Amino acid sequence: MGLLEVNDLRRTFGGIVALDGVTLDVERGETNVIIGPNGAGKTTLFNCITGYHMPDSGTVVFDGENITRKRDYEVARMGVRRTFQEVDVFDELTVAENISLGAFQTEPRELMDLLDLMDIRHKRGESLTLFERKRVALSLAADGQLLLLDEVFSGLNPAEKPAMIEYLNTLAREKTLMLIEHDIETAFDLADRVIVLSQGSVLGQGTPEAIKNDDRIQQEYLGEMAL
Ligand SMILES: Nc1ncnc2c1ncn2[C@@H]1O[C@H](COP(=O)(O)OP(=O)(O)OP(=O)(O)O)[C@@H](O)[C@H]1O
Repeated sequence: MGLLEVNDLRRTFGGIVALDGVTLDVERGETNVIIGPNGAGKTTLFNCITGYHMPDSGTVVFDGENITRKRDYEVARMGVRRTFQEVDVFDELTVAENISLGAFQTEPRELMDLLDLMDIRHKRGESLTLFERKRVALSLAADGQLLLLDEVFSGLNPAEKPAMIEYLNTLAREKTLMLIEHDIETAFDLADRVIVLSQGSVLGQGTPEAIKNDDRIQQEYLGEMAL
């Protein structure tokens, strides 16, 4: 059984169908990267897995337990953590305080070590660079087992991107990752499996090779990106 199993998930907003029967699975230890055009439903999928939105129908099973109707804080406590595009760090608290407040399964020091935060542990949230804020958010996510990471590279400069890839590789050795990534090359580099979402549906889930060689996905989505 996969660590995460999403079955026939549907979520509407008024007349808009954001998720239209999404079924996918994530194996323990894998990195899955979600790609898809704007409005495909990527963030809504994260929201429905993590209890920020309730789906209209369908199920989400994490580690054998049905979490579909659980609230965000319950899902987080069970070990499903996420980061947001808009990085969430308390400005008035130091790095160490932010981490002590948010971590309840792992020693804060261990989380800070993972993301090289010990040297800046006394810096307050308000004076952190974006890259540092992202590392604080990632270290808090690393307190869980399944990490849902939304556009971790956005806003980083070219020198910071390889460092972020290193951090993700470190996390991937111990955790199960799901990433939303707009840059297709980066997505294919990082992924054990790629999930292609389009108009609320899964066009395919498979290894980067399998996705690149899928004629339907080529035609409907990847074609114009000239892979
Ligand atoms: N809270 C909301 N209220 C109304 N419509 C919403 C809401 N959240 C998402 N939607 C709609 O659901 C659809 C899917 O949106 P979603 O943000 O999940 O897509 P996405 O793939 O994450 O897009 P992007 O790549 O632009 O972030 C879109 O049509 C969006 O306008």
